[in-house]
Amino acid sequence: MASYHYALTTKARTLLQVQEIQCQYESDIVVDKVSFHVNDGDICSLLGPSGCGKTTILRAIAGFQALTHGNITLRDHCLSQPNLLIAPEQRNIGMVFQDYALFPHLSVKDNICFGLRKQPSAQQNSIAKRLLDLVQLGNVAHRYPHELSGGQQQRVALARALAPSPDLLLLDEPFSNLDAELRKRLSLEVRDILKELHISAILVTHDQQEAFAFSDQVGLLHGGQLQQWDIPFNLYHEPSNRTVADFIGEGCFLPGVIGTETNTITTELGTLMGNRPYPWLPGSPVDVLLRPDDIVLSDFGGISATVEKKVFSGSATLYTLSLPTGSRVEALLPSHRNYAIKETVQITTEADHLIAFSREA
Ligand SMILES: Nc1ncnc2c1ncn2[C@@H]1O[C@H](COP(=O)(O)OP(=O)(O)OP(=O)(O)O)[C@@H](O)[C@H]1O
Repeated sequence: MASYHYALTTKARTLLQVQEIQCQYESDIVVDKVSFHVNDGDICSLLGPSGCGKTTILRAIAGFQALTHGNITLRDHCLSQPNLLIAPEQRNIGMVFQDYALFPHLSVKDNICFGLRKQPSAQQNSIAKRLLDLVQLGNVAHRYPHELSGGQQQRVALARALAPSPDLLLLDEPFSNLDAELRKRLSLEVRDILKELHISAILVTHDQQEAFAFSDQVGLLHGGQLQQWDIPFNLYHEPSNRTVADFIGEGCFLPGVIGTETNTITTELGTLMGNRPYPWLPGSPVDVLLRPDDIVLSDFGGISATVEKKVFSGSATLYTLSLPTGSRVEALLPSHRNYAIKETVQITTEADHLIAFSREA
């Protein structure tokens, strides 16, 4: 069968393998049958709403959380399974936390050297120098954490975690205490540093934009289960179920029915041509996922829609539009085309990846 997904990289060597893991707090199963793998040098994210199990999985990989089923291996060495829990300090896995967790009584340089205590001081100095340069903190090496900004403290935490050359770095919402602009800048900077050092990482976040910009692959979790592990493009354009479609990005489901050709769907916006045959009989009711970038203005013809809401975001404005039957769609339009609330616009669809889900009666 043809695949509409962009393929994941398959040639790289597997670093981390998480297989069918289950975690419980007393009798509560909070992570169930979760499997994924991380290749050497890849940067991944675990994304999902609060309480879906992201941190528990990260803690299981770090060695702070036991498994009740499944196993975790790093470079083919088993780290965890129900009767085995290798201690965190023996895993060669680094961690960066949301609250930085720096040692307040140690200078920036001494924080960075903390994990290198058993190495000769010349080696410690040379690693610290390189990392201080990399995170651009060479000029504050002798300051203490309370003398640094939040962004600087998080850079120190990153350098400290990188100092022992971990096989894998785990990042637990490391940017969430920073303001939006800094958060975006630092996350991209950290990505560049990890790529330069060829260190694999897993980021936990509930921020989709952050996960997409930071990661090669993203795992979307819901209710303790992995819904989809994929590249960001596929999560957005090829969600594997409604839960993923709902969580990822804006957009609306528009009711439709499968046409006589099973790659077409008849909707209020006309008959939409999909890029695949759908697995339902002609006439079957479906919901079509339309992302805001699937809706475009139509200079000739098109369907009339009324502006209900608008959210300005600089270069583009996200409009919520109501159709004659009362159904709603969202459209991301260039912000120089400024429409007023209640104004009528003519729209049509331009969707490459037309995703539909069967509509239950
Ligand atoms: N120590 C604990 N004891 C009992 N239940 C816990 C414990 N830690 C987490 N849980 C529960 O396990 C579930 C998963 O929690 P987890 O912290 O992994 O979620 P999360 O996706 O990281 O959430 P958030 O984004 O809010 O940090 C939640 O229902 C949570 O209440």
